Amino acid sequence: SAIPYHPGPKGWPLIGNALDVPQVRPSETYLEWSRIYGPVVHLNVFGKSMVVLNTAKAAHDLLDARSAIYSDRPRMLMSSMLGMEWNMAMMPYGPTWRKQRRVFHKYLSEEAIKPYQPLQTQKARKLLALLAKDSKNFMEHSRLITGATILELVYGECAEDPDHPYLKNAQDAVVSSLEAFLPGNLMVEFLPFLRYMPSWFPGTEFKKKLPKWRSQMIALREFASNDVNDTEKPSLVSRMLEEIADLESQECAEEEAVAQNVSAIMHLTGADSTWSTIRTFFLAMILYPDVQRKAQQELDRVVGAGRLPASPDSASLPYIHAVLKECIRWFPASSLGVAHAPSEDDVWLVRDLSATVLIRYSRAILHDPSVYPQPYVFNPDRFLKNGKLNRDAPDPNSAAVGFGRRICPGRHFSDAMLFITIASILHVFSISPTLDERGSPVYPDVQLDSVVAPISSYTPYDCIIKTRSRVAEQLLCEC
Ligand code: HEM
Repeated sequence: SAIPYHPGPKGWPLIGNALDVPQVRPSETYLEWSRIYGPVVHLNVFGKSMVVLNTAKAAHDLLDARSAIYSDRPRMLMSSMLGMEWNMAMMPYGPTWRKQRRVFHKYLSEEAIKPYQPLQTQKARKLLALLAKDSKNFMEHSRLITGATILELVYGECAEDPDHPYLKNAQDAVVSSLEAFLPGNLMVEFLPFLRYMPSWFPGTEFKKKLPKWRSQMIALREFASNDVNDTEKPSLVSRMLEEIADLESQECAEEEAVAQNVSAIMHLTGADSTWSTIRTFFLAMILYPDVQRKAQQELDRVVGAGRLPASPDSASLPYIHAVLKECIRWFPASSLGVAHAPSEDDVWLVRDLSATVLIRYSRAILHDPSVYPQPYVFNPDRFLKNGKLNRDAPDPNSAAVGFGRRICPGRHFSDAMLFITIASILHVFSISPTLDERGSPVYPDVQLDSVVAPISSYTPYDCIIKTRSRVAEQLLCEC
């Protein structure tokens, strides 16, 4: 191209930056590049252009302000190889995507999720009961609860057991799709001929995993189709089906397929993304006891000792909201997100962005010291002013859940779930580090940059979870 690209690491002839694209701990490398090359870093992998957007301004200028151009997704071979063309999150921008997106909006908009709050509260209380019985497995319990909530909402299916086949399959499918769709992860996306090479050939490791990945994705949709026929249970699927029941047969069949696809995507995307933020919450409470104390003081003042928090308390608990915002900012669940692509050639800041894969790197955006001073410190006060949520403070949600027309459509649901879960746990329990044999606290050694997948993952750690008081113990009878 006669128009230059944005700056980036110098590559090699033919392969470009293929050897530079990080396979392990991508966050570390992307952060280093953002320091050297600035807000927009260009990479060339076997002749294909990728840019990494490292500031809120760059992401906003392209993905929000020019969303008419940058709302497409890069075409990924994995979509067809896994039979996942029905997956809205990876779908090209166009009428099929728009149809699914409308259904998402109808059932998960800020207004639409209000009737689901009793279910979310009930599940948050179920989590309290599980923590009271067996606090050691707090990670597993919180994963079960986030999965069970979305499962019950979408299919009306009640899961009590972490080995419930619907839950297990969705969890496995999330892990697989993160590996399959992580931007820059699989060489076959840059060198399509690799799919025809024998499995000993370098770069074909994905082939061994394909059969397992494919069967997980098929099962995900089959569960949905089984339930699509079962309109007895109150659920989003049954509501969707009721609403199309009067359509002519062809249109009805089309809408039924949309309901099947949308419900499977809700099931796939809705659980572990939310769970990831709950894990961050536990970590922050272990490391920042003052924050925990302040949050509990607010709960004692507003909710009082005699009952558990409920959704209507939300407006009176600004500190709890600030804790949630800080969890989202401090350790973003989806560091690299889902790549965007331009649907037409474009030049931005006199640099060519035609046919370029765009990755918005939320970790750099949310740890930008010019926007969030002392970014590695967990400090909910950065979102407050005079004891209220500061509407002028930069909202981490904008970077954490995406930009423009592809912004996460499940964000209102997960925000409400996270709010009631965090408030309920803090109201009843105190969370502290475990103690070694000499009685000294053992702080988890969790590196904030050990992000290996779009959903942040980190090594398991322990903590002590105890009821705060006798009164709090009695509240558990309500769970
Ligand atoms: C804390 C929880 C969550 C986080 C951090 C999160 C994050 C994200 C991010 C970063 C994207 C990519 C946005 C972009 O391309 O710019 C996304 C897309 C998406 N999310 Fe979420 N999400 C969460 C919860 C949920 C829930 C609860 C659901 C569904 C019930 C959901 C469904 C989706 C779907 C379907 C897309 C694709 C949208 C499209 O391509 O048009 N997410 N999410």
